[in-house]
Amino acid sequence: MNHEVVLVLDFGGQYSKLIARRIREGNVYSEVVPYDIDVDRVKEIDPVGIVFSGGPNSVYDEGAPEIDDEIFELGVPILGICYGMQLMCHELDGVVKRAENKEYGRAMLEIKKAEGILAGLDDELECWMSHADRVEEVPTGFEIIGATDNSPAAAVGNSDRGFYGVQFHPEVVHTPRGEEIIDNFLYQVCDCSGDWTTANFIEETVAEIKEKVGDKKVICGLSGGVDSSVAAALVNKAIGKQLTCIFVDHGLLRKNEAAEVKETFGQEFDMNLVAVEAQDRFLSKLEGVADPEEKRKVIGNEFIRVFEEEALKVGNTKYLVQGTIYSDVIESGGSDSASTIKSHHNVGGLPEDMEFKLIEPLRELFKDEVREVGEELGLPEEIVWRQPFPGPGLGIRVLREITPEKVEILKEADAIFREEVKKAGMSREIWQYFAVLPPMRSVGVMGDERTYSYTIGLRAVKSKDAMTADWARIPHDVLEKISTAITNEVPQVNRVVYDITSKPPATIEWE
Ligand SMILES: Nc1ncnc2c1ncn2[C@@H]1O[C@H](COP(=O)(O)OP(=O)(O)OP(=O)(O)O)[C@@H](O)[C@H]1O
Ligand SMILES: O=c1[nH]c(=O)c2[nH+]cn([C@@H]3O[C@H](COP(=O)(O)O)[C@@H](O)[C@H]3O)c2[nH]1
Ligand SMILES: NC(=O)CC[C@H](N)C(=O)O
Ligand SMILES: [Mg+2]
Repeated sequence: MNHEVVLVLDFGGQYSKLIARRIREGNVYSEVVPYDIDVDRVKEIDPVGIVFSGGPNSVYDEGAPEIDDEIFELGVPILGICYGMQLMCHELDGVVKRAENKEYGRAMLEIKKAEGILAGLDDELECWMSHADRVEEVPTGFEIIGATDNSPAAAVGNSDRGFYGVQFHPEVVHTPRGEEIIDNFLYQVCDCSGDWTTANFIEETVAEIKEKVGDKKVICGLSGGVDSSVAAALVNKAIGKQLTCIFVDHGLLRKNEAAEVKETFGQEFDMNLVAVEAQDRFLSKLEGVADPEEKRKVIGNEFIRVFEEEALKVGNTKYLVQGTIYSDVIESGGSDSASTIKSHHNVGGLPEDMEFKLIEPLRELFKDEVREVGEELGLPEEIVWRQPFPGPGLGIRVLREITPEKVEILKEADAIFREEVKKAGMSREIWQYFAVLPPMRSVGVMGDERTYSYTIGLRAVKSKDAMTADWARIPHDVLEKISTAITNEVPQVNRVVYDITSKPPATIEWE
């Protein structure tokens, strides 16, 4: 890559990827690397700027992450955020101490000097804090440019060297003007020209894929969802007919979905598409399996076995393209410091003996960035704005053990729910909505008779990137219509409930 790069050195912060993402939004390429990256490697990458992320440690803890002093001698501007700021000040002869008052959540920043990263900002600014330590004395050559009640040095800078630090988090949405601070770092301090756009991403990824693959053939797991469609379109742009897409009908798809995918990709797009009928093998492997993590692993495993068989038929291939995106990776415990929330079938659920080499061009991107790439590639709106559907499909929405009867009940109820949301004109504003079938029955009365039947759970959320989500406020009269339609049309259901939890504390899917 021969354009500007800003490196984010990760000290284990919750938001390290978000920092990189905000920088990319400012049209400069950014990537996250471990804080102990070799300085020679940094020199090779030749970044135009470096950001130190936040992190859980205190700089004076024994064994707290440190930084190679040479980083400060590269002549490259540095922005330290929270722990990153404390570390910079600590290593450059400043003083950091545990504060009497911790600061979590919103704070008001009083701007003392609107220069550098604070150029052009008002004299008071809402910002978001999450810290217990604070800078008590700034290093030689630094001055305080912003303060809050609990942090007299909440923003500091040394304009000669291009070193800045903020105690708050400009990368989160709760710091409303954080993007301007990051842009200031890029354009006022690092003097960037801003040469990173989605168009560039496409061009580079296409070139990389071409080089990697050469004249080999490649297969791609295509679900018809946003991510794999965008991944397939990228690879298709790079190597055309060397690509064969494999669509697996595992019997856990939504009503009519298989037919729709075959039509869109087999006919409208001129791609090699193989549709594999694998309903029986998936269902028989899942018989008697109730634990959600185990179900995910069984499904992930079976996907790969199907891909392997298809790869043999295609011949001369060792690459598998998947539409894995960043939220799949992080939830599957994909970075050293992150814990496993659930094993996404395409990441943590993969078999250990898999021989494919993976091509995952979207692995660093968030959902809304993927959609942007999709639009830029000219994919149709119905695909780009399709709601996400998890690879294990209804397999993780029939809670606990899966039976063909339960899958059918859920398919019908889910189709009714989706239909009604569409009729109410809410399908675009709700990010994802679906039905789940809990492993329980309850008593009802229908036509003067006692029933003992299933409950359907409705889930609808608003989100941007699947990392956090809020439950959607569907109007009561719409919910009423949905409930009536489901209990009237699906005889095995006598009760409908609506999920009113956000993520966190819940996740979007129930398993
Ligand atoms: N039915 C399927 N057939 C083939 N591959 C699949 C299938 N379902 C999922 N995959 C593979 O697993 C990956 C992850 O699935 P996931 O559902 O997260 O992504 P997606 O379907 O591409 O997009 P979306 O999240 O919008 O549904 C896909 O990108 C694809 O490579
Ligand atoms: O490809 C996938 N394989 C999986 O195993 C998987 N599990 C959840 N999801 C989808 O990811 C987003 C976040 O879901 P959760 O809040 O339930 O973790 C939501 O959009 C989910 O639908 C999956 N996608
Ligand atoms: N969010 C952070 O980076 C926290 C840094 C440090 N542990 C503190 O509490 O001040
Ligand atoms: Mg999907």
